[in-house]
Amino acid sequence: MTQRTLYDKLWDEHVVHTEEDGTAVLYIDRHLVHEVTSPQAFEGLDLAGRKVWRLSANLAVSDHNVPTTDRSAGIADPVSRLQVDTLDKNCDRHGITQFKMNDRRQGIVHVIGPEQGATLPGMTVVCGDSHTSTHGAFGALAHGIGTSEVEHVLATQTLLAKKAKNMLIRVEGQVLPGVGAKDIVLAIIGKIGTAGGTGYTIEFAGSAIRALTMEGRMTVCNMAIEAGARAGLIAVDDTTINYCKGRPFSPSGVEWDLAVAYWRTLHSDAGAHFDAVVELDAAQIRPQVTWGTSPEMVLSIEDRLPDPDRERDAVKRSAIERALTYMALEPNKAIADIRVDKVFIGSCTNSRIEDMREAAAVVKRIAGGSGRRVASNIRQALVVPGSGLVKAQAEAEGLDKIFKAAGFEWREPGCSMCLAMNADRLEPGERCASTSNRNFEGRQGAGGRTHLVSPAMAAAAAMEGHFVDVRRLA
Ligand SMILES: CC(C)[C@H](C(=O)O)[C@@H](O)C(=O)O
Ligand code: SF4
Repeated sequence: MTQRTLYDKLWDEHVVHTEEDGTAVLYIDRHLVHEVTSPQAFEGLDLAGRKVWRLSANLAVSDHNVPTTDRSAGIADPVSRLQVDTLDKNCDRHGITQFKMNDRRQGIVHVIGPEQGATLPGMTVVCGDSHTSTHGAFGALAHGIGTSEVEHVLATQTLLAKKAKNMLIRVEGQVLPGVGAKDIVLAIIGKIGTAGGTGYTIEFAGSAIRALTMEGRMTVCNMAIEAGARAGLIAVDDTTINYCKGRPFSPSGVEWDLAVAYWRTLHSDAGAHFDAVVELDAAQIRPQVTWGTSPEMVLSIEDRLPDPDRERDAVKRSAIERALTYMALEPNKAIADIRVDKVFIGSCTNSRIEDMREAAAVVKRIAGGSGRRVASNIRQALVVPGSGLVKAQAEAEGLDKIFKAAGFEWREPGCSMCLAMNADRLEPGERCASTSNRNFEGRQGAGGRTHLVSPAMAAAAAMEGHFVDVRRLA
């Protein structure tokens, strides 16, 4: 038998039928549903008089439109309220398992799937959301789908798909203290660009990836889509298996043993063919900060902003000029001199318990029991746990107290300030250090300016009022 990549194996395992042009029918094991991309899908189902094909494959939650402040009075904004109510009604009507807004298991769809064991190795996982790539951290084939595909999956439990090419991104060595998964993935995007992974499924491998926790691996795979790939993957190992054990949707008993035996085969065979290979040296990766309006516009904390006058390529030069203008930044300015107005620690990239711990540790380190609070130029610093369970865990560890004592707001779970679809947003002209994954113009609110960073870097920026090198704190 020929050697196969992890992607090849997952693909082969789920293909039901392949047409001559390569279009395949893929069986879908898990369908995650949120309020933004499901209403028309349910409507389509109703119009066709169809039912949900396999109820137990679906898990739904509202996350984009939920308020992150007190929810007892419901949702004030009528558009957001309608979206959330519509999902509730659709799930109730069809009998789909859903964590409603006030359920303590509610949270961002990409946080709750893995947390519940609804995402497991070897699965195909889809959701009407581009950051479904997150779930590839489990050795699952996971990617976003459009609303018409959501309807197709609800109705048939299958998806029409074409196989992508295989890319291997190998990160070898050890990262420096203070450098984490977010820095790794931003450095990858800085290297290959936002179109670098287009047409590929990326497998992240190498000792630096293996050394990551599941939380860190999810951060990396979450941003595969920002590198242009619909799906990112990481091979299954003990870290994966230990994480899955004992979760509500995970198998148990004999089924667990059988599952683990299969999961252990979920890695690329030695000598398997990759269409492209990229290598990074982990030890060279420094804390990353995006400076522009695309995740590939990224530099390290030690760097200075680009100077368009020194760029010979006219297209690149105008892109730099435009980004600097939008971001209101001068060429050659030191990244460490950029002052921010707001800080957002959250999103499906960085709102898991490890992220909360990482940020709290930095706050604690800088405050050092002195009662020091966020810098005076910080208008708002939000910490938004990814799920009610993350929130409860963080509170059990006293992390909320560290944040609150330093002047951070400790919120209810949701997408929050990652995108301007709820009450949390940037005002025009405001600059934010954000642990999210997208920084295009207006992403966090019209006229808002986003710098993507790790939780440690965001926490440090809140305390100091500008970007600082967290390696000094590690
Ligand atoms: C609303 C949703 C369709 C969207 C996505 O697909 O990613 C959102 O989650 C985002 O991050 O921009
Ligand atoms: S947290 Fe942000 S990136 Fe993630 S699903 Fe929500 S809006 Fe999309």
